[in-house]
Amino acid sequence: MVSPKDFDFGAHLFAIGTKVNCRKVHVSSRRLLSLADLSTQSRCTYTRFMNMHARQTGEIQRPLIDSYGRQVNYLRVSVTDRCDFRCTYCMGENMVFLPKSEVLSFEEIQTIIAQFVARGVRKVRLTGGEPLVRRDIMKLIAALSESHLAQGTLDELTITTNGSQLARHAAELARLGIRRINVSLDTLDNALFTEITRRGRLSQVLEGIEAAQAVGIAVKLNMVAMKGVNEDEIIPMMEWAHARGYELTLIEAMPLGEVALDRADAHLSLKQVHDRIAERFTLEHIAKRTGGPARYKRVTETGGTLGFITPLSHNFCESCNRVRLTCTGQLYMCLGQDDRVDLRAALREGGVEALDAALDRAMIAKPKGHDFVAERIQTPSVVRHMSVTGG
Ligand SMILES: Nc1nc2c(ncn2[C@@H]2O[C@H](COP(=O)(O)OP(=O)(O)OP(=O)(O)O)[C@@H](O)[C@H]2O)c(=O)[nH]1
Ligand SMILES: C[S@@+](CC[C@H](N)C(=O)[O-])C[C@H]1O[C@@H](n2cnc3c(N)ncnc32)[C@H](O)[C@@H]1O
Ligand code: SF4
Ligand code: SF4
Repeated sequence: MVSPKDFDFGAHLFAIGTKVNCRKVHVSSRRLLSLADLSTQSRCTYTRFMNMHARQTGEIQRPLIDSYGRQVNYLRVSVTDRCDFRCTYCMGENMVFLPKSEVLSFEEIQTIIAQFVARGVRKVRLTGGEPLVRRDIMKLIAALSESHLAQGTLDELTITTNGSQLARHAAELARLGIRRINVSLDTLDNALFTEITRRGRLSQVLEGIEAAQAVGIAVKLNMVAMKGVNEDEIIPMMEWAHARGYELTLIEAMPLGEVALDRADAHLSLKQVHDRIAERFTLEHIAKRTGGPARYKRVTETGGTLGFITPLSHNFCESCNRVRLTCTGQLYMCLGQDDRVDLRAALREGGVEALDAALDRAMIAKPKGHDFVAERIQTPSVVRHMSVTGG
């Protein structure tokens, strides 16, 4: 298979040109180190040709490669915008949810995921809103497990959940092949938990986490680090998590939605948090990667793993491998940009072939990175919540 990383652009385009009868491509440089070296126009040409060539000849695999040479192999799917919590950094208190008729059916979600898998996606994460509040969600997970995990076409099927419904689903999730899950937990203090989630019950989430661990599912906790809110709980949370065998990942709050964290003064840099933890603990860099954006450290004293997701202070977009499907079938190519491709319309109007072509368009349109700025109050064309894109 052709690797776009050290791609001989001239020779390959010549080969493509012969096969698809298009010789009009002018290539000024024969040897490229990276597609990023090319102009936007040339990168788009490259992506189109790769895809056109593959469609016509079926000779090469058709991985989803964007115009910066990054391969998309991780799909995040928001299965609902609904949630039983209203976390302050994620939603407004009076969030209005979409009518159910707007939301993709299970069949549509399965068709779209199957197409992504056919194009090389190896990891699918179901998210939301709260994925476990969607009616009959276990039926969808069972179907995906059977079609992809059992067939070896996916390496990982997993969920990110607030944990409220986890206790009753944990055993079934384990039976369906879910090996690890991410659970959001920002505090171990009852009152603060209710303040942050506005309507969650901490005990229910803790029960869910324990139930998952009891059936052999590895748990990673996600903690959004918020200045003046839970920053003093970070070290206690780490010690608590590691003592119980859970990983902990700290997330820098992102300026999305109409929430308090849009204020620059609420932003807490994880670089500072890291340095504060390093005053008391030995943090050893480890090469562990999960396919997600976190970078990990081993904490010598606790023996546990601590992840850092730092979209604002450390830009990891260079190696971005993911796209996000909303529950209404919009494919966002970047968490921090508004560009999207309507996969639902493609599928409903033109079937799988149109869906496949829409994925090609999405690869061309995938932006280089986000434009989050900590100091800026977000004023996008649409105020988008994390629950819409699934985080
Ligand atoms: N800026 C940015 N943030 C991301 C991206 N992916 C995940 N995040 C942030 O990381 C948070 C945690 O994501 P998770 O749902 O736990 O998924 P993950 O980090 O990919 O999970 P792992 O598979 O365990 O690595 C998300 O809610 C986002 O806040 C991304 O592509 N860009
Ligand atoms: C949108 S939630 C959806 C899944 C599930 N309801 C949950 O809370 O885990 C996914 C992740 O996004 C994170 N998140 C939501 N809003 C965020 C924000 N403004 N900045 C950073 N992370 C955010 C949450 O903490 C959670 O870990
Ligand atoms: S972060 Fe998750 S649990 Fe909290 S409101 Fe958003 S979707 Fe719901
Ligand atoms: S911000 Fe956008 S480009 Fe950067 S890692 Fe996230 S999804 Fe990818």
